[in-house]
Amino acid sequence: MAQIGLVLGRFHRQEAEDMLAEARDVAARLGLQIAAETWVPGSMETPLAVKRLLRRPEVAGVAALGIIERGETSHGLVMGHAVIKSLIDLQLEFMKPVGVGILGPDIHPSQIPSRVRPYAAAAVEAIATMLTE
Ligand SMILES: Nc1c(NC[C@H](O)[C@H](O)[C@H](O)CO)[nH]c(=O)[nH]c1=O
Ligand SMILES: CC(=O)[C@@H](O)COP(=O)(O)O
Repeated sequence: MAQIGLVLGRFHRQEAEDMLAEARDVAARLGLQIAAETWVPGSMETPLAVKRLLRRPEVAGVAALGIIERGETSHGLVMGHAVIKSLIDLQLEFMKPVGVGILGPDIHPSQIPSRVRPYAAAAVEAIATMLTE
């Protein structure tokens, strides 16, 4: 059974708890074992936590889960671009899949609830797909 890691942003704790529950369900359905669940303060810390997990030989892939909300400045947009680019770079560096279940950047609060579980599910499903193709 392949082992995966989850990295969760505490910046949106309640939604991230829902993402964690969905990720666990989907992983179980797809036959993936969760080797680690790592909480980080926010998306800015996600790439380092993902890299730490990818370095572990038994970890076949990692799902990054969180939300980058719409602020009053471009801070979130810059963070979103940088974080997602880092996650893609890590996939290529380690040749292991990183499922990106980060909502936003620039997401309005009204757009969040309907996306929480689908984004988490898609991140885990992407790992499973990339491990078999
Ligand atoms: N505003 C959001 C953040 N901000 C926190 C940063 O991610 C980081 O923890 C801080 O800058 C210290 O390094 N994080 C999110 O995940 N989502 C946001 O909307
Ligand atoms: C992305 C955010 O929600 C926050 O970190 C920054 O908000 P702001 O752009 O209002 O400073």
